[in-house]
Amino acid sequence: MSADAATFRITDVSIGYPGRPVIDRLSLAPLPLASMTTLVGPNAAGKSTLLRGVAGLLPARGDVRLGNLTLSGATRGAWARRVGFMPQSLPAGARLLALEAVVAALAASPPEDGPPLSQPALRARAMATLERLGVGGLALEPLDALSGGQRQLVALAQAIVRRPAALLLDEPTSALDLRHQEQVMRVARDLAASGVIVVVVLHDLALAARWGNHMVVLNQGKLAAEGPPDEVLTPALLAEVYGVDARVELCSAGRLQIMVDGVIDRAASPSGGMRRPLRPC
Ligand SMILES: Nc1ncnc2c1ncn2[C@@H]1O[C@H](COP(=O)(O)OP(=O)(O)OP(=O)(O)O)[C@@H](O)[C@H]1O
Repeated sequence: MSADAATFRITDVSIGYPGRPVIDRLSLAPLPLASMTTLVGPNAAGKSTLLRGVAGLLPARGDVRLGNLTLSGATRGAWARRVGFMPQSLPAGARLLALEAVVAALAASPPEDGPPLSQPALRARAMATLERLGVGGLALEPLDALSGGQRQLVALAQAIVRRPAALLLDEPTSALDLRHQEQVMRVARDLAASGVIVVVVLHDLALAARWGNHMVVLNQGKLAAEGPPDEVLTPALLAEVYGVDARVELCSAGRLQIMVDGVIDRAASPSGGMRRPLRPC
């Protein structure tokens, strides 16, 4: 497949709920093969709504396409095979064992060509995926008995076990300790390096700047900025979008550090806070 054939495109897309439009005619720059995009923005900006719409879980108007496949033209199964989605949380009350949950996700999306995988093959691939995420030891634990972070890792295993061409991760690190955050972001980056188009919702902007090579900032359902993280994350943007007075500094190993000095009183400062250039820490 050529790079162009695998590009993920979101053009003029609107998504919402009955009587509540959220994403309003959003168009993004094409997301290329082997890229890692971080999707950031304040609470209620519409990040999860965008991901769920693009994953085919909410009705979406406009054009969403992965290579030659379009969201509106593909069957639910064909789209789910190509576009993996990890929700913010697994539904509560699931009685399955962790391994069964990953097997079920894989079995629900059989290969397009060739026979369905045998039970042993399904279990072997599911087990290998759990092990890749460092949670092979949880395979025979009921989902109900897992911690929030452990459940998040199983949800990630469900999303990646199908080997999708594009992978949408909704706050995959929100319940994870530092070591597991690092592990998950490394897996996401390795998948991107192997050709997958990865989109990750994150609240931690320093983490987003560190791991993503492209950043999309949503605010109130609209695009506020997109581009390389060190160009996107400016004090002016943080003031406008997050309403905070913040410094953005370039630290060792080229990492961005964001220090919030206060909340902007928007009534007193309608143009939005201080304007400081990027500087070394
Ligand atoms: N099921 C729903 N029905 C109606 N409105 C919803 C529903 N889910 C979300 N919304 C609304 O859509 C808007 C965007 O929510 P969304 O969850 O997409 O934001 P988000 O950027 O992911 O936020 P957060 O960072 O807090 O997770 C919010 O105003 C929210 O109240």
